[in-house]
Amino acid sequence: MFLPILQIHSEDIPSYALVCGDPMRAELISRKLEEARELSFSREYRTFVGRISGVPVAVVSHGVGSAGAAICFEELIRAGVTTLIRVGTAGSYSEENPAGSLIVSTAAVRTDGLTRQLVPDGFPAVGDSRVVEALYEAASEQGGIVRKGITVTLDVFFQGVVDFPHKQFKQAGAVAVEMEIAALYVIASLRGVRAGAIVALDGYADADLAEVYDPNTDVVAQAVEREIQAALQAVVKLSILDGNR
Ligand SMILES: O=P(O)(O)O[C@H]1O[C@H](CO)[C@@H](O)[C@H]1O
Ligand SMILES: O=c1cc[nH]c(=O)[nH]1
Repeated sequence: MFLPILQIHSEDIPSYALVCGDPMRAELISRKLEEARELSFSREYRTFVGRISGVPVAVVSHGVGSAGAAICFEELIRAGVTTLIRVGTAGSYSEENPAGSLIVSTAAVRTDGLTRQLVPDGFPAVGDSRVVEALYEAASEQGGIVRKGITVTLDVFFQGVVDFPHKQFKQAGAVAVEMEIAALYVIASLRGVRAGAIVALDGYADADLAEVYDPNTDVVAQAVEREIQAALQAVVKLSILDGNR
């Protein structure tokens, strides 16, 4: 089957896939793979395949925002992917988790527009427990601050005249905000596949975005490196649990 938006053939796509917003990060991840090759680069969607410790894996960028990312997730699932892991960045809600920390998302608050058009209000966006545990275990082996927690998925990056909802979600226990995990978790549930997500914190969602937001620091680059290693090792762990090796 040919997937028209990603511009890939399903026959080339393995059952495990790492997804990330940035096409450059997809390329960075692909450099860690054995026998890596680029299959396509169409719009924001850049697709690589290769192996990690012998396990076939795809690496695909989905761009910024749930609407475009949803197309990527849907086409990958149509291509036969059954495990999706997002390797992203997010803004922190707490000084306990400064820039450079890693968060494994157990569930996502659906403050996006996309999932409202897919499932009714009240339907949860939840990560698969096996994927979440594999990510947490693998991330903990990398060192640094690693937490599990609820993340918020929002469509807005720079604030308009409507207040950000960060204060309430923080009080309710959420730890970070990004822009695609809810879409990933809802689509995985709708299509009967499993998904998890790990994010590197690149600053404080409220304060830094208004003033000094800089995701291009060494501390963030090192955290992205650790989350990439964690996601790849999670694939290896899952493939053993799945009986593929
Ligand atoms: O670093 P990525 O994976 O793109 O994730 C985060 O960064 C982008 C915003 O800068 C959004 O896509 C958000 O979810
Ligand atoms: O969506 C995002 C991504 C990174 N950092 C943020 O503050 N928000």
